[in-house]
Amino acid sequence: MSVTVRVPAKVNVQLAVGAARPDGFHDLANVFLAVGLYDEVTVTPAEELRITCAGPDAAEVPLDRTNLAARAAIALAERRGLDPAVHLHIAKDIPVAGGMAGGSADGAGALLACDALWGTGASREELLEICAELGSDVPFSLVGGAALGTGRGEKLRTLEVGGEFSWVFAMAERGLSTPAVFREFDRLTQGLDVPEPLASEELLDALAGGDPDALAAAVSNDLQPAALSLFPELADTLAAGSAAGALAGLVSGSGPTTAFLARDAGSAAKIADALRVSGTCRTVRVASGPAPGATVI
Ligand SMILES: C[C@](O)(CO)[C@H](O)COP(=O)(O)OP(=O)(O)OC[C@H]1O[C@@H](n2ccc(N)nc2=O)[C@H](O)[C@@H]1O
Ligand SMILES: Nc1ncnc2c1ncn2[C@@H]1O[C@H](COP(=O)(O)OP(=O)(O)OP(=O)(O)O)[C@@H](O)[C@H]1O
Repeated sequence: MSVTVRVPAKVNVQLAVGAARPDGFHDLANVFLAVGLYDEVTVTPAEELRITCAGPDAAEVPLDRTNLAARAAIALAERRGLDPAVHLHIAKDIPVAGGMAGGSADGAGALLACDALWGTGASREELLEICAELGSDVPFSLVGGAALGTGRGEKLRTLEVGGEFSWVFAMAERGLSTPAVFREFDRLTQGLDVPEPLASEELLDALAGGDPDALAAAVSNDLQPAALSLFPELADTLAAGSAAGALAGLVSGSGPTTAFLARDAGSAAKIADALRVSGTCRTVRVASGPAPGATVI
């Protein structure tokens, strides 16, 4: 017997970042939108905990207990006094270290899959609590749709979305480390007065109205200067997407994936073709959001 859970990637349509807190994390106003690029996590009883991974970026995924899927299984087993003896298989389609919450998706997926396999019957609240222990983005991977994350991004408020938004994602030649990007943000803002992060009302209205032009005018990412500082070539990808007719282009989360908002699916396909021939990125994917959160399939 085995259980498979499908989990979406995310794009941050707004990422407002406050000053570093005493614990090293940053308070955020993080507006997440789940998009239709998915990892699938399958959990099967086994002699002992082991992980396998398949997909284009599989070689970059750790297969030891640092993998967020393994950490999720261990966290739930510990709470129930169970032995986490399972085989976790990750069918990986979300780019690794791309700022699209791929590892977080696997953590949320493994947690939901183990809960179903073991019949632990954890409440939504308990699952969200374990997710928050695993990482700032993990609770959103569980819930999907669209949400405003505050605190370090783990406190979620579900948001209304009035339509489907078409996106093009350009994956870069190499990854960026999330802590390194936050450290660069600290360096770039040293000595400056960093305002308290607040969600933009225009952006929330644009999401609720399903209006791509209004959303394009309101998207923002405070980590973008830090990502560009560590990875200057991303400016060429942003320029190529903009020249191809994207309504807006921005770095996704901590990067280095760049995200382009298109007017509709037809326009997204054209922007994707232009980015593919631009020579400014490794691969290009098209996806729309909102997408549902972690789901047993
Ligand atoms: C950049 C985003 O992806 C935007 O959604 C997230 O803020 C990062 O979420 P994540 O990958 O789940 O991050 P975590 O595993 O919780 O933290 C990794 C590291 O990122 C930095 N970090 C993360 C979240 C946050 N609010 N402030 C931070 O400073 C910290 O250095 C932390 O050690
Ligand atoms: N299941 C996993 N899949 C991918 N990477 C993982 C996983 N578990 C742990 N990692 C580690 O986490 C690092 C970040 O990978 P991930 O794909 O989650 O980045 P990300 O998408 O940029 O994350 P975020 O958007 O949440 O900041 C990887 O380099 C890898 O070492």
